[in-house]
Amino acid sequence: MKPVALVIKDLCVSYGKTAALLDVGIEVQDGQIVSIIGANGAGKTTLLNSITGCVPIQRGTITYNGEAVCSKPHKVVRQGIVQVPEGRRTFSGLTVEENLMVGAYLTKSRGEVAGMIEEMYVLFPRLKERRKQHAATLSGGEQQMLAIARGLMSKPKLLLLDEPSLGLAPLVVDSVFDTIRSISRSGITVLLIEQNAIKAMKLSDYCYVLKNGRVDIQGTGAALLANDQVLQAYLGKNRMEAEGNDPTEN
Ligand SMILES: Nc1ncnc2c1ncn2[C@@H]1O[C@H](COP(=O)(O)OP(=O)(O)OP(=O)(O)O)[C@@H](O)[C@H]1O
Repeated sequence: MKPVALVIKDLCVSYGKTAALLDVGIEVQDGQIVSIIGANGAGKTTLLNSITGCVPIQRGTITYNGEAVCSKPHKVVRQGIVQVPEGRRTFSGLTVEENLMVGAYLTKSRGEVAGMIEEMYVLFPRLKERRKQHAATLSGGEQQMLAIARGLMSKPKLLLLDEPSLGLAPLVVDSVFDTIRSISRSGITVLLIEQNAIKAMKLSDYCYVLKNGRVDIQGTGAALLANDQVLQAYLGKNRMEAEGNDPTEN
């Protein structure tokens, strides 16, 4: 078993009187893809934001490779943790290449930055084709790719992805998931928030289902996919439908 890299214990986060996370415990092993799934308002984004210091935590601990995670977002990046927020955020007035350069702000050497950009173009060939275009002129899927690529330019060891497939067409969603698989194979650990629970279960080594701010159920992606009760309770689907063999579609 690989070492546990990220350990979250007894995490509680509130917004005023609204409790968003209650005694949440999460572990992510080095090299894994771990997904956080759950209904709207379950606390998924709050969880990612609390790891990167974007929301203050009331109680609990977050450690990465045995060290407390800094509560300041810019310091968290230096610990090797990078968050790609929801919403395909890019600098719309900058070109694709300029967006990538901004992501490389931790790297001083021009030659190294150029080499990293070339690596991104191998992973995201469509970005190479559009490298001189302003981000505003990209499609939704291309903007999502650019947001992820910009995050990778900070050389993360742990990449936090918040709903990378949100609002994308099904074929584009598949290519985003393929990209996440490639990122994982390159040795980067991935913590993913995803509304598309079935795809997340198929992709992930391990999944946590949040419900009303608590971890309600957890298990390997394969175990959750094989559990009809889980599929019915959380997705309103049986196993056949979840596997894409929905008899009602014929
Ligand atoms: N800035 C905020 N101020 C007040 N309440 C908030 C704030 N952000 C989130 N909440 C509340 O905290 C709870 C958890 O929200 P969060 O955004 O983490 O859920 P989520 O699972 O990511 O939802 P979604 O899938 O809809 O993005 C919800 O009840 C939400 O209304």
